[in-house]
Amino acid sequence: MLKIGPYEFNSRLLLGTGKYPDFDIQRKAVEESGTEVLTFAVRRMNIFEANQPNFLEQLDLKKYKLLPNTAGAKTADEAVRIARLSKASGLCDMVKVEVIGCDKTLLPDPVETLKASEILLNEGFIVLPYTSDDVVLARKLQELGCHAVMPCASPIGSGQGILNPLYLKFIMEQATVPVIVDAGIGSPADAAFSMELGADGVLLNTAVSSAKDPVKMAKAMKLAVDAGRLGFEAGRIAKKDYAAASSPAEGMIFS
Ligand SMILES: CC(=O)[C@@H](O)[C@H](O)COP(=O)(O)O
Repeated sequence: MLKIGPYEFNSRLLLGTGKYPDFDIQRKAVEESGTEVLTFAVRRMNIFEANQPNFLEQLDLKKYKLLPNTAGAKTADEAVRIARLSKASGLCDMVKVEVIGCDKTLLPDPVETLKASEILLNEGFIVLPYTSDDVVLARKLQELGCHAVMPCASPIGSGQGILNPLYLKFIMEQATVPVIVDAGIGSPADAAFSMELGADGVLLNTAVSSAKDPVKMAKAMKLAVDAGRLGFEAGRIAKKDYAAASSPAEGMIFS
């Protein structure tokens, strides 16, 4: 069970909602993924215009918790404004704080992320900040009271997978709140690896929405996240430099 603030989820896969070929494929992919949390960029949605096409209308919204995100914000003030707008529209009191500090890498601005998170926490939001894989920043965000931290595996939409497993492991080891690996996941192997490292969840978008077959990939990601979590709970064997026979020689009848 993944617990974020007051909310509990059976699925540990969180899904983005951008860049799908069409609404029908998106709906099927979302269903196959088994996700219970869908994130969307408030700035890219016409949340106050009922006559505009909206993917949310395609879904049975009782089945999903919506996680509005502040994509497009470059300052804490912008992120706070976007978060307030989404709360005012009655969508959800959770928010993924995303404050981009670099147009080319889309890496987050740590100072503005911290600032926005503090303001939103004081206003009673359930705050999930998107961060780099910085262990000190992750600790400061959790000390502020953030309900989860979401370090990136690699730049958004790059599909490069986990570039720094060691730093992600450091973040997970000291975490007192859920750690959700967010952004840069390229394949099911990346998702499984995140979970095997000890992540509490994975948030991804491009790997599914831009796959050749998004519906199949959504299912593959679900299986990968489940398998990775199971493997983490089961405890992997230690790596050794040298071979160790799988069938021990002691006690054999024939020599
Ligand atoms: C949808 C969303 O929130 C993205 O900003 C997120 O970080 C996913 O990134 P990928 O598209 O690389 O999975």
